[in-house]
Amino acid sequence: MAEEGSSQGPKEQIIVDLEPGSEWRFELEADENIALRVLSPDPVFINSEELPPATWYPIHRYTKGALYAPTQARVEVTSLLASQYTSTSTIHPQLLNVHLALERTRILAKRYLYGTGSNGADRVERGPRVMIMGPPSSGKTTVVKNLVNLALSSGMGWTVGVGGLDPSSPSNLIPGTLSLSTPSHPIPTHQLAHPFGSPPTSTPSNTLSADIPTVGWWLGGLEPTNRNAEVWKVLIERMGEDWKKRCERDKMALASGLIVDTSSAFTNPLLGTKKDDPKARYTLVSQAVEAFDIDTILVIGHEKLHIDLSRLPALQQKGVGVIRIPKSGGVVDVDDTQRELIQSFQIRSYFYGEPPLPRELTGLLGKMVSTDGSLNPYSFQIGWETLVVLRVGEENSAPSSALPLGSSRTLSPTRLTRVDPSGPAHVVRLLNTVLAIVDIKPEDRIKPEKSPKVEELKTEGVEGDEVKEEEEEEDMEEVPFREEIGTREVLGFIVITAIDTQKKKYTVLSPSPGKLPSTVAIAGSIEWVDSA
Ligand SMILES: Nc1ncnc2c1ncn2[C@@H]1O[C@H](COP(=O)(O)OP(=O)(O)OP(=O)(O)O)[C@@H](O)[C@H]1O
Repeated sequence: MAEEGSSQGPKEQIIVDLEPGSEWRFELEADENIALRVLSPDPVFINSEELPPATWYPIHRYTKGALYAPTQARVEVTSLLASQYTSTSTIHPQLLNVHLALERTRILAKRYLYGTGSNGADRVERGPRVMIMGPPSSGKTTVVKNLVNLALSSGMGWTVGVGGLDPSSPSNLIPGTLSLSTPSHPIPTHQLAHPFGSPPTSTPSNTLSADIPTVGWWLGGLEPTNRNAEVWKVLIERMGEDWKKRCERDKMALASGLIVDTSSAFTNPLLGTKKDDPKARYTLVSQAVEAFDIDTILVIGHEKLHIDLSRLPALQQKGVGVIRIPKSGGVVDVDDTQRELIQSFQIRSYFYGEPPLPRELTGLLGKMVSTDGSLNPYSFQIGWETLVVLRVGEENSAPSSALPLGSSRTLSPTRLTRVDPSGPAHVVRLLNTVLAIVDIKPEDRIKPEKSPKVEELKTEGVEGDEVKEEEEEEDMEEVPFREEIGTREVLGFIVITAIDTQKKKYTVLSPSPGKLPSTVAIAGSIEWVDSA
């Protein structure tokens, strides 16, 4: 039980006492910024990162989370919170059990890979590959973060891979992105923008969390849907390929393993099911398992999902273990407004860096944890002709209902469409749009073909003129690049903050000054207006 708010002296010291094995849970409101300081000798953890002893640890507004004390602990808090309580119900022991099992696999894999252990029949050739699944607000991201931090705190030098397959809830880039990162030190919990740490592109290079190498792929939407299922599939395959290559050249990454956070859409059995295989269930799950060679799925709470997945032939054939862990009683239901807020924060942090230390915390006496600094984003104008904006996938092509009666077309599901800003509708759609910059190599350019503009157009009993009319659709414009560029790893992000239709120029915001690494950008449905 915690003794809260006991005032001692004129400074009004607020103390939280934690019983062994209990959690202190907090939800910070819009005007609440706090700092915590451990006063007792034993360690206290936040998402399995040990709080440095006798040092202020700032936590920014809106953050929700919990401190965990394995033994009796005393923590000082700078202010009393509207929403906070202690609980002795915690899933930490279960997480620790999972961690120990993963750690064993890592150690055996390391022995095998470095030739220091037995090569018997039961040899372990690589580290664990775990995927976390659960419904919305079940604590998936929190479980991933805890398991990663437990591994990185073990002193074994692991560089665990973190797969972000949840483009809606923050991975560590911009919403709409899938990511792979390899942190090598425990990830802090100071604010809600980057639960998996800050990627190097968005923090100055001298800061603590700047060395989390991260690669991203752009879905351009917040979740997998039936409409973007094909693009999703290609992205997952590319990510899997990237991880495989990384493991081939880095034995430590192979031994450390991979922990994957997933979108709650993964729990929908029918999503991604194709017409040619209508009986397939949990297609998104099997795709990810295949791409990353997942060996264990952790299901949070959800009994039916656990049973469904345990019986799924695709997983049984691969010998994937499906384990259920309880949902923490502390997980907060995040509503749509909160989600939008988190997403907006995350985009802001990409351009402006981490928020500065709140004013009320700057005058605290004593040592303060050093946090990441801010960035100076750069705004500039670029001509419509210079910045080529593309869209990827079927959902951007003209609807089939717009085709002449009786006709059908077969388009590649990952086809590229150039956005023509001169059309008024396009200008409106582009304003405030986040764009992913992609690298273009000389071999990616293709010579424009005169005709046909549509890759393949099957018509039955339709007059040529009608077909021609359809070909003149604005969206059908030929793109002079190989389709593959639309699903490749991204170089960074910019946002269109203004459009000058007279001068035919975009005003864009970039995280750093200097020339854009490429002038080919992919648009999605992610928009951002700086409201801070
Ligand atoms: N034990 C806890 N005590 C207090 N807050 C918690 C606890 N566990 C998780 N939370 C908070 O609950 C919220 C939801 O958790 P989390 O983001 O991990 O869930 P999720 O399943 O990944 O959500 P999403 O639906 O976005 O995929 C987060 O703000 C997280 O910090």
